[in-house]
Amino acid sequence: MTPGPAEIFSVDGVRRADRHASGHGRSAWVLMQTAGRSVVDAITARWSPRQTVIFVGPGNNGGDGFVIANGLSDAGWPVRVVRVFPDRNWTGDAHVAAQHWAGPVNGLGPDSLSGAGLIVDAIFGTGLSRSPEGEAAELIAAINACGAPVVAVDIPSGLNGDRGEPQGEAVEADLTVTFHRLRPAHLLQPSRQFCGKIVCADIGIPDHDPPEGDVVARLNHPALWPDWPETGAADTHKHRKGRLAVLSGPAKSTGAARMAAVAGLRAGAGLVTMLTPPGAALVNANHLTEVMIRSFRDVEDFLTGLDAIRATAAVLGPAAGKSDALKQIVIAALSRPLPVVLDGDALSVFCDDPGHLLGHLRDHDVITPHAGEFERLFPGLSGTSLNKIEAARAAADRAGCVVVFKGADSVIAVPGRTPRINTNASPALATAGTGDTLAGLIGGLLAQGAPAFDAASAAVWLHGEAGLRLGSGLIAGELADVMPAIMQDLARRRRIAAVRAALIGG
Ligand SMILES: NC(=O)C1=CN([C@@H]2O[C@H](COP(=O)(O)OP(=O)(O)OC[C@H]3O[C@@H](n4cnc5c(N)ncnc54)[C@H](OP(=O)(O)O)[C@@H]3O)[C@@H](O)[C@H]2O)[C@@H](O)CC1
Ligand SMILES: [K+]
Repeated sequence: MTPGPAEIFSVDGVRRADRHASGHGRSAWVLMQTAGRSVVDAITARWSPRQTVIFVGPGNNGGDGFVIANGLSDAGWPVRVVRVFPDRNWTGDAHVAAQHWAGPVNGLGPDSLSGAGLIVDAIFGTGLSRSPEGEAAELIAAINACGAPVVAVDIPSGLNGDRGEPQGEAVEADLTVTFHRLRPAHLLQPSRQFCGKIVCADIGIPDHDPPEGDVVARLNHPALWPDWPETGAADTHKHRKGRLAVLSGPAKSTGAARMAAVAGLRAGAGLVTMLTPPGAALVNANHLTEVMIRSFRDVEDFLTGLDAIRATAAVLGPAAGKSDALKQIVIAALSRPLPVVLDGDALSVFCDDPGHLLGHLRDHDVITPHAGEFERLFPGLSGTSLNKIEAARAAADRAGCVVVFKGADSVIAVPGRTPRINTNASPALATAGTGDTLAGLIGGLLAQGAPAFDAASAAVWLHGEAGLRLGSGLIAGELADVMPAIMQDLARRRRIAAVRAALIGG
């Protein structure tokens, strides 16, 4: 994905921005011409001239298609325009665009795709109002089967811009050129997969303060949490860098908590202590060097341990074992003032009575459910929400804390703030134990005093970067070890940006 503006707009939000532009002297027709030209530029920058088939639909997406046809034709490309709905007349700017096209407009037929070296999908844009049916659905299936590269205008036909799932048959594009701002469908899975590479083109809509609700999310990026991970003042020492407690599972399932503990250290926590059932102390001691170990017998003893090590954050859940004792430990930890990260078993153990857990969470706590855990904690919320962003936002409101709704498109939400959507996850992260590392990274940042929303956002991004660096074949235990390189690169980039800003400012 090319870096684009960091705000993600709703479909209606982009429409309103469009109207705002009209009020500032950039008519919808000018926007359509600029949009079409930006698609032509994206195509000619990537492909050599070849037979291009442009499928135009009944609305303004089709209008863009005509502008593209003119632009490619002017550049000497052989172009064939195919009209998808012969009985629907274009209106408004799409009509104007169609009038500007002097070449033939072909009807849809069995030969529409023959000889295609490139396909431009200008069938439906953000005006899709129902699933494509009949000839339109058959055409989309044929485009996907034909093998030529496909460029989608604004959004692949069949995707609803606000949703994460296709609405019936959808075009599988190699490149999507969208305008002004990304929409949820460009980022949320599985819609994201239909977009291919995404270019977000500036079509000259003037900057403005969008009305409440038009910005539905922000791309999770280091600029959103400029102070984290902290580099630390020269005179800092380990007690100033926070003390993280991590709960170990029983003797035969200790690895997950160890990965979380090591990740906490790598995230910069000054001291990390594993609070472990006595039966697991030895196995933990055998494997840990920098992480300290303290045994506890029962809930009271666990709290004594938290107090004794003066913990500034805690991570509970990785392979902790679903038991009544775990429930009690979680609720007890939430009675202490420190921020708590709840992951894995610490969430699943409350699946019979999620309300009990939700009633104890505070705004500095972080929960990290994947889709299955999310459904158990917030039954039906995913299915009834417009998309994953809205589901995460509603869950955060209900829980009163930070929610990291994990996945290839993790969403980080907190009450009262615009959610953040993460885009640097690698498929290589889909392996056992990566979530434990993420919980530890969040805990390590929280322990140092990072605000919970930023701690969660920074940890998800760092985790994604680690996945990208290690690539396929990675195992979870390696993620924490690449943190120093990632953090140093990030610090270097920030220093360069600061110098640049100072030079430009001065
Ligand atoms: N906003 C901006 O900044 C800019 C926007 N621009 C462009 O405008 C596009 C949005 O245009 P748009 O609103 O005209 O919608 P679009 O998707 O072309 O078509 C709607 C038509 O399709 C029809 N239809 C829908 N579903 C159907 C189905 N399943 N099967 C059959 N028909 C179906 C629907 O019919 P109806 O639902 O009314 O029956 C209506 O006739 C946007 O994506 C971008 O490309 C740029 O030009 C410049 C700047
Ligand atoms: K399209």
